[in-house]
Amino acid sequence: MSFRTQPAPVARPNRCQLFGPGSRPAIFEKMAGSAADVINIDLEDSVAPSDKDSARKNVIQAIGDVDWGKKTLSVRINGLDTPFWYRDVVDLLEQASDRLDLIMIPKVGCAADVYAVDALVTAIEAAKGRTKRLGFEVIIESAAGIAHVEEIAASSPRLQAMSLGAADFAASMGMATTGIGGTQANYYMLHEGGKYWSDPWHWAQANIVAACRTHGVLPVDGPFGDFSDDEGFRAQALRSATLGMVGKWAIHPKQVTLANEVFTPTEAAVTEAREILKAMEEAKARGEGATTYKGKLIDIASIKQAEVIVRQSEMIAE
Ligand SMILES: CC(=O)SCCNC(=O)CCNC(=O)[C@H](O)C(C)(C)COP(=O)(O)OP(=O)(O)OC[C@H]1O[C@@H](n2cnc3c(N)ncnc32)[C@H](O)[C@@H]1OP(=O)(O)O
Ligand SMILES: O=CC(=O)O
Ligand SMILES: [Mg+2]
Repeated sequence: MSFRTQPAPVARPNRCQLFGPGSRPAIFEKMAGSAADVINIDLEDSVAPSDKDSARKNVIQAIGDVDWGKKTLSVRINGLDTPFWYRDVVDLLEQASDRLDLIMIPKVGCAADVYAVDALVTAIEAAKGRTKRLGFEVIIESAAGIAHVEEIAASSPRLQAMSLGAADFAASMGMATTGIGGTQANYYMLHEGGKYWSDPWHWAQANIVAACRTHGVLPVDGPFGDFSDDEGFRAQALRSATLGMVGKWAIHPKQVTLANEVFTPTEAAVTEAREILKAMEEAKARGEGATTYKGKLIDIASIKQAEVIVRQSEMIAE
């Protein structure tokens, strides 16, 4: 480990973030009643420009009126390249109840984007005497965002989570697809006449995970557009979990169960992790740093791997 130790991210479950348009207040209670850990009410791309003002009002009212239980409650504001974002921030901070936990900043391209929002939020919190400090989450969904991902991850102590937004990311990168996440038909390798599909999102995800883990931010996989394709969602989510992401967005309620399943460690995985920890305790008592478990090498690094799984399961059980 470097002399600079890796900071821990905020300790809260983030297996599924359920999105819904702020212009559709009829679904707010349904979102609150879902099994998602995080609720994201959207003021950005799922809300038409003509509905921005009314959606903002709906959201401000719902933050105080709806019983959101123990969920993390987040509102996605509009991007900094629009005329809407400052009003989103000002009205949310001046008018919404302090039940609001986070705002999500979309299309972040550099650390200064987060700095600008932080400055505005900090001023309003002080002016209004808001004692609950608002947290941030950001979406990496542009070429600039992925190019500056590490400085963005380090940009503010308010930052709790960072998502990959596959739709805008693909558009910004000029990718030849209209799909939102998942397998892309033309992204394959040929070997002896057979096609082997590769994962075009992998490198961006891995960069996000590395930046997040360096700076104590939760890495999250964004939307999977085809909500009729459960197996496709599951496959994408399993890849994300394997890479170190902690959760995934749901853009339809049927995706919540799928995300929760993938990002909740199975009983078998938790049992195995505990057994590895026990085997390493026994090895330590014998003065050994390495031993075998089920015929495979385990050593001090295995303790850290096993602890990740045990910690995840304990956090979810709380
Ligand atoms: C690329 C990005 O930026 S993604 C993030 C932004 N996008 C979004 O927020 C979009 C979120 N999703 C939605 O708006 C909707 O789910 C849609 C438009 C995709 C589909 O909506 P519908 O056509 O109403 O879906 P459907 O008919 O299958 O809904 C089934 C039930 O779930 C409810 N429902 C639909 N979407 C949601 C949601 N996001 N949250 C909670 N409940 C929902 C419906 O009200 C309906 O309830 P009912 O059975 O009581 O009548
Ligand atoms: O905002 C999300 C995206 O995929 O774009
Ligand atoms: Mg987007």
